[in-house]
Amino acid sequence: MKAVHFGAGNIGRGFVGLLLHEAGYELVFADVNATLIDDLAASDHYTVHEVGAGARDRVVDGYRAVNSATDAALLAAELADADLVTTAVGPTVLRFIAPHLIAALRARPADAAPLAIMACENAINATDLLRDEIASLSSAEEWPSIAARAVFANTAVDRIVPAQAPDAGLDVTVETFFEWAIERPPFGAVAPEIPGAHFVADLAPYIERKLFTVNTGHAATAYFGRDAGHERISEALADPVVAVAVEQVLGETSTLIVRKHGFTDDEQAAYRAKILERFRNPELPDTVERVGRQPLRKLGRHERFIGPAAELAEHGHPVDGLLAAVGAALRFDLPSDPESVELRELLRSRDAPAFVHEITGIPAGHPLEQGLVAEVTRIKTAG
Ligand SMILES: NC(=O)c1ccc[n+]([C@@H]2O[C@H](COP(=O)([O-])OP(=O)(O)OC[C@H]3O[C@@H](n4cnc5c(N)ncnc54)[C@H](O)[C@@H]3O)[C@@H](O)[C@H]2O)c1
Ligand SMILES: O=P(O)(O)OC[C@@H](O)[C@@H](O)[C@H](O)[C@H](O)CO
Repeated sequence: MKAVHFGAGNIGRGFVGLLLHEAGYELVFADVNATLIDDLAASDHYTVHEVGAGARDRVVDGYRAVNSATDAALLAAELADADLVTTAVGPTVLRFIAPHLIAALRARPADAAPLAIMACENAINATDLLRDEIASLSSAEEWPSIAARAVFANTAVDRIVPAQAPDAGLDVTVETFFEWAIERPPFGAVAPEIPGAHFVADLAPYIERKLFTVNTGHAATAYFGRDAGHERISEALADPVVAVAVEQVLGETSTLIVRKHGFTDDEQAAYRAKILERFRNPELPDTVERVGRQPLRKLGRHERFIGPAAELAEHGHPVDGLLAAVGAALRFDLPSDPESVELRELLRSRDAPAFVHEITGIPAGHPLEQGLVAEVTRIKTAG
């Protein structure tokens, strides 16, 4: 079995690539970072260093590497006999992967086994987003024959992989914890064999619990933490003021997760405790800058703050903690992050309601609108 994985970055090398390698896949990394691809092509292995209780090193070897920006022919050849394609490039990059995949699917013989495609991104139904990008490159007449040559399965991936030290080379430092949930129904009777992953009948509870607990809590820690002058996630959570604010946020999203997906209060409390323990891991050099980067994406309608807050507000539940986290996100000022720079410009150039409608997707009259407008107004008034 052969897998082509797009995005040889932190989660690509430290999680998806590792699990595919351990599952026995012939592994090909595709990335647009020329230095990274040259280094991978020139090496015969890298090591994934786990940190925390029960940590061990794992070696990944026997892979190949393709520069997908400059070597379309080699990429097409690697995709031609692949069984599986995965991505870990960021949700906003999926549209750049789509042209490669439609070319591969057009070239794939109609009687070949379908190509399994799974986007491993922090977004609700990221594989559906990728499928829609591929479909947008096809006509309505052509699409059924293209779609028949692929199986699109959504996934939820969870492992904290921090930014790596400049001298780490290809090695990746990761936490010991990981979870990879994949929806089974698209595969019918024959799902890929990936022992580190688990296949589930309905992904919604897994992806919403993950995004609205792990990522909401993580982002809240990053934004409150940066506000309080902390550099690392573990330091931020050691600050009682930050910890209380994060607990309030997670209390609110837990109400939604329990109410909507049928987890018990005890199950959700245990899940929360576990993720806070993961964030506190002092051996994990994770920073508020990495976790907070791309604030505009994180303030999107179906993302980690607005997604749960909108649903809670629609049912009359309190969202004060989430609104405070949005306020902290609006103060995220990181000149090296283009989205943070754009955020500052949007705050300057839009009035508060226009900003809320455009960036969060919350329309006029929605029960969350006034709370968001108040947060934006507070930031604009403070200058
Ligand atoms: N790091 C984590 O803790 C973590 C955990 C779970 C999920 N994720 C998700 O995984 C995805 C990747 O995150 P990451 O931390 O590995 O980021 P990263 O920046 O380390 O890696 C992304 C990689 O994608 C590559 N890339 C960018 N554009 C590309 C393109 N057009 N074609 C091919 N490759 C391209 C980049 O060069 C980079 O190597 C994101 O969606 C993130 O939300 C990250
Ligand atoms: O990758 P992002 O930018 O969507 O979110 C930042 C972190 O919260 C995220 O990368 C977590 O480390 C990860 O989702 C843990 O599984």
